[in-house]
Amino acid sequence: MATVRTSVTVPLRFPDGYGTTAEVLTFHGLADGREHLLLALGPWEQSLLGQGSGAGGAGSGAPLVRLHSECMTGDVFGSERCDCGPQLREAVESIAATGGFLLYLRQEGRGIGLYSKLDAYALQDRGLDTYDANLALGHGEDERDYTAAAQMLNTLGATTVRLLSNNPDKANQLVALGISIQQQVPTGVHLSEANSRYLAAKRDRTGHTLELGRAAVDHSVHPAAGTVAGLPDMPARVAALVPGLRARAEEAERLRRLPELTVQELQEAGVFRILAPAAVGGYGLGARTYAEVVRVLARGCASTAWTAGHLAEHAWMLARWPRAVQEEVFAGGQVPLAAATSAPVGMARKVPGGYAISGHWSFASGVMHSRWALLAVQLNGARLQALVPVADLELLDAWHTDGLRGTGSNDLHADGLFVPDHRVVEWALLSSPENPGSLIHQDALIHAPMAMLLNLVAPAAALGSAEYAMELFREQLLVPRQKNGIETRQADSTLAQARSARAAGALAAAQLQWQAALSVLPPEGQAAPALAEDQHASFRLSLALSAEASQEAVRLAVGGSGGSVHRLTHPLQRIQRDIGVLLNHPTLGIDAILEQSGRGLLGLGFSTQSF
Ligand SMILES: Nc1nc2c(ncn2[C@@H]2O[C@H](COP(=O)(O)OP(=O)(O)OP(=O)(O)O)[C@@H](O)[C@H]2O)c(=O)[nH]1
Ligand SMILES: [Zn+2]
Repeated sequence: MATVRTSVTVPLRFPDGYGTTAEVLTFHGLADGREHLLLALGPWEQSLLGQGSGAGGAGSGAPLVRLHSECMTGDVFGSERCDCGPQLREAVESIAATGGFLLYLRQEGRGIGLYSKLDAYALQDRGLDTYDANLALGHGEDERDYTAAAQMLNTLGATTVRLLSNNPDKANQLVALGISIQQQVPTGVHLSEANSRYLAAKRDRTGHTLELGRAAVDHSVHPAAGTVAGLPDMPARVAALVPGLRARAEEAERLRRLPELTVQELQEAGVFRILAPAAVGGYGLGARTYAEVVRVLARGCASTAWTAGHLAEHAWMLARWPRAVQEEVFAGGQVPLAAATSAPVGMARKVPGGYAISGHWSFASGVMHSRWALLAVQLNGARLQALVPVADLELLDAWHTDGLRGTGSNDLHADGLFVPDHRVVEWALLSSPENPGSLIHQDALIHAPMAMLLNLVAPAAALGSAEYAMELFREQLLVPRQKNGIETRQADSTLAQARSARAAGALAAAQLQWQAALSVLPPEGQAAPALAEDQHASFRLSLALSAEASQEAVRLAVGGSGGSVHRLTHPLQRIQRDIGVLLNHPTLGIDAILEQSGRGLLGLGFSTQSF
């Protein structure tokens, strides 16, 4: 039972000149211990007598009551992101006119607090609505509890009220707390350009009684937002980068890393954001789009496709980590660039406050552009993943290869490097559908099996490379040449025609196997349950056969193109080298895939855990 603590008279004057006088009451014994206020306004004592009469009957009925939740930005600073300021102003005048109470409830941000509300605004700027933003922060959509409000009303003897609100939850909670609602009086609609999405979300998500015009229904989404309406067409975006990637492919080989301009263009096109959840500034796109993006990039430069594919995937992986790491790496709307390697697995030792890790890791693709490294380490037989700033590691110039040279997949070395506890996570937890990030994010893909995306990168890059090779081959065949004063084309030779038909057939086979593999994946935006064994077997098999057919198409193209394509400046020889490295990646290791896929399709079960 709450009791009145103080009651003071406060004259009110609003900036527009309207004024009235309030009895401001404070209380002892409020359930949540917060400093809630009750402003008794107008002929409030008289209104208490109207509790027995019907709303439309004699007198003005029961006290008009507004439960106003604190909103510092709206109430104090006049923020236009919400309708709180105008609602407060309107409520005071309406209540003062008929008598009743304004309860000023210290439930900033629907109960999540001021800082969290501002965090939620930041997420809304990236496309989430007001409710999803709360959820993404690990809060409820609306955490308000009106027990203290009911206590205050009871203390004043206002057990029947006319409730000034559009929010059905306020009415429901009050009724459950024993307050009768004689009438629910809607507040005015204070629509502005800045709050239209907010009001539409209140109407659509929590059943607020709001009559909004078309302007509010027509959600205009921030251009970079990852909501369905605002999803960028990523394959089209990266297709625009292809000519530039072709022009710089040789430079990438020479540098043995991606040219800065390429990294910048990938950043600007949002490529690293495609998989990351919307709440951390990603686009939350699915595996199919991701696979297509890698394929299209490879039509320009296989090293770029490979690097971008992995870096985008690692950003998604970081969104599976616990909140502390996410706050660190995604701070300020950045999408982190992180190289990841598990070959070979390093060692970890527990030390106070963290771990000491040692190891020598190879194949850290994209490390030349990364701020972070995700490293596999072992502790008492358990596999862990450690997140380490690249600057803390020794970077060894080891990527001297005949293909995919631009990926700069160099080695990393650490000797007893301290990694704080929060930057180490168990691999089993990270790869589980119930990974820590899955409790934070709504995106369907967050639950996806860890290896699903990884398995797509090499075959996607191989297919895009083969498509580029076929383009080059066709041009080569059709270009007119002068021979002994006669104009001829290679395409006019029947042998060249036959070869080009075989190459086209190989490419078509690669594309069909690719489509077969993708057809196993869930549609965009839907959860990806772990695949049944036979489905997984055919997924891996189709990807591997697609890549083999891509390589065959490239082989046929190179074989029919003459000696000039072996100049280091010619893209075809590079494609041949790149695809050779791709086909040797463990995700395309054909012998193991054939064995395991055979087992899976025969119902014998996989004989390796990691297939
Ligand atoms: N978390 C969060 N809180 C918000 C946001 N916008 C406004 N708020 C808070 O929401 C509360 C305002 O809600 P109310 O004015 O009570 O509105 P309501 O619940 O929609 O109900 P009625 O106005 O009574 O129809 C205040 O605490 C604001 O700080 C937002 O985007 N996120
Ligand atoms: Zn507000």
